[in-house]
Amino acid sequence: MSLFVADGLVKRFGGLLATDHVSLTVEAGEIHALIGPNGAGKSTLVNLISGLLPADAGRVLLDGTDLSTLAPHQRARAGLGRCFQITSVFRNDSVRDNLLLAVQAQAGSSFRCLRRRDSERELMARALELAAQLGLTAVLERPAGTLPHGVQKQLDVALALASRPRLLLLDEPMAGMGPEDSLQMLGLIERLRGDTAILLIEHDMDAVFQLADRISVLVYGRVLTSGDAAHVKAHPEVQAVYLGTEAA
Ligand SMILES: Nc1ncnc2c1ncn2[C@@H]1O[C@H](COP(=O)(O)OP(=O)(O)OP(=O)(O)O)[C@@H](O)[C@H]1O
Repeated sequence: MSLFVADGLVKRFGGLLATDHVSLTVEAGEIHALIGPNGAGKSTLVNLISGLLPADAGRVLLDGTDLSTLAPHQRARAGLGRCFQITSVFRNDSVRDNLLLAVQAQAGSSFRCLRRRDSERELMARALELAAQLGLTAVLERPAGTLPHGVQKQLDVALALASRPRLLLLDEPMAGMGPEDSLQMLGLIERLRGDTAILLIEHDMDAVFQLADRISVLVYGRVLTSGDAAHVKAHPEVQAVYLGTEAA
């Protein structure tokens, strides 16, 4: 059984069929990239998966559980983590406090049985672990809003990982980044491989081809094809409708 299943998702905006019976799976530990030209329906699909938009038809399953009727925060609790194109950090708070808050929010009742000091120590340890994982240890005391854009995106990913998601939705993690920050983010995502399954939307094709175990190509709201990088690169329609224009 696949970790994640999108099954026949449909979304209409008036007369426009933005998501046209999209089905895809993400396996445990897999990085599955979603690519497609502007307006193909990538953001709409991610919004249907995370529950920000109601689907007109279709289902979303995680570990066999149907999440389709759940609100976004309930889906997050069930294991769907999400990073946004616009960073969701608290700008005036330090990186440490941002991480602590996210870890605390996630921990909820699970620490209730511990003594207060023990639970605080546990939460801090988890926050520091996330900081190390995402390369943020050196900037722990900095107010998040003063960090360069690329580092804020790293923090954004760390905040999404605080809930230990089963599937992480990464919506253009490299958007607006220069080559150096992109490379850094690429390395960070590479290091998450295996720990967390990832559904990655990204325009940077080099990054996609390097990171993705599997790639699905969306065109006019439909999955044109799905496969590994070699399969997608060799697909004549992909070359015509997407890579040809994107690479130009
Ligand atoms: N709220 C909305 N109301 C009406 N039409 C919408 C809405 N959101 C998206 N659309 C339309 O649905 C189609 C898919 O848009 P979407 O943003 O999902 O594409 P995308 O692949 O994410 O594009 P991009 O790469 O430019 O972000 C587009 O034609 C878009 O204009």
